[in-house]
Amino acid sequence: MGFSSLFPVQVAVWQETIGPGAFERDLCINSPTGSGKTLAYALPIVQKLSTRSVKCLRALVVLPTRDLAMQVKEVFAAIAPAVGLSVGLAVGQSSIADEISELIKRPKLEAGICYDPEDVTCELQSSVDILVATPGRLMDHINSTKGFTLEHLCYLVVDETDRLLREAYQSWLPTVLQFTQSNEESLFPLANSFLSSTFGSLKTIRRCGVERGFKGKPHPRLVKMVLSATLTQDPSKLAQLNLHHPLLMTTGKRRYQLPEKLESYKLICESNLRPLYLVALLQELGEEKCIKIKEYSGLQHQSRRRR
Ligand SMILES: Nc1ncnc2c1ncn2[C@@H]1O[C@H](COP(=O)(O)OP(=O)(O)OP(=O)(O)O)[C@@H](O)[C@H]1O
Repeated sequence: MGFSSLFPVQVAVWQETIGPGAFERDLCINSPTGSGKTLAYALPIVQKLSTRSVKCLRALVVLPTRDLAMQVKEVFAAIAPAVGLSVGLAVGQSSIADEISELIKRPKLEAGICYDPEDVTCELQSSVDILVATPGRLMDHINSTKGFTLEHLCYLVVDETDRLLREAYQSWLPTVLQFTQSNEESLFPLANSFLSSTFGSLKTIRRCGVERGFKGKPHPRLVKMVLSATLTQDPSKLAQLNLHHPLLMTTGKRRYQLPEKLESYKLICESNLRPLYLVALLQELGEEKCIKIKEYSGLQHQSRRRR
């Protein structure tokens, strides 16, 4: 990527996630816009998954908009292939059929035999190790894509957490949490029906043979990283994420401090003239690689980026 050093949030998250005591707690990262949060979580995830031996969906990054998801995918795509990891995108940019063919590997069949999508005996595998998604398309895949499973997920990143928690987006969060919780039934249906008939509700079987290992511990858990430039500290909202001993990491002296190299423009205008002012501003900026526009309305805010 051509970066010569890491930004402070990237150093802080790396230290927390790599080495002794790594990922023992879920992380809540509150760091200003443009401070480099994407690479802060992408680096440790890619590092951790680099030793994986079987391809399956192990990291899921959820963002509220297609543009943001595409930018995050680019960051992963810049670093993941070097260690043999594949990154997928589920944002509704292409048709669901095209997306499915990108995300799910079709079985290799002998010449002359056709793949039957209705064949339940046919084992489907993920083509990607890391998926960057918006909630709507994620839900489409969870609900209807054959072979799409979250059962091997090790890392869940909720980027722009405030926005994602503010809007329900088809209840994506409870659904993801439900599908990533230890669900022995789906893995060992016969063993469990035998056990429940023998021992009633006693359930002590843990996952085995599934590569969701977490530091070699027998009871792997899903690690969560939640990020925002304005991370809510409202316990009732954060509770939805079901965080495990969350560690709050904040960078920047002030909550809304801008990074040194980021220039900030403020334009006050009539709301109906906003598009015109925006066009004028963009023209003035000419070749600038990226701008961010923040619209404030009461306590809510939105962040947009444009390349
Ligand atoms: N270590 C680094 N060295 C130089 N530039 C970097 C570094 N890390 C990230 N960047 C660049 O800084 C910019 C901001 O990074 P990024 O988009 O990850 O910030 P962010 O904190 O996620 O912002 P937002 O809150 O808007 O999502 C990007 O253009 C990225 O390429």
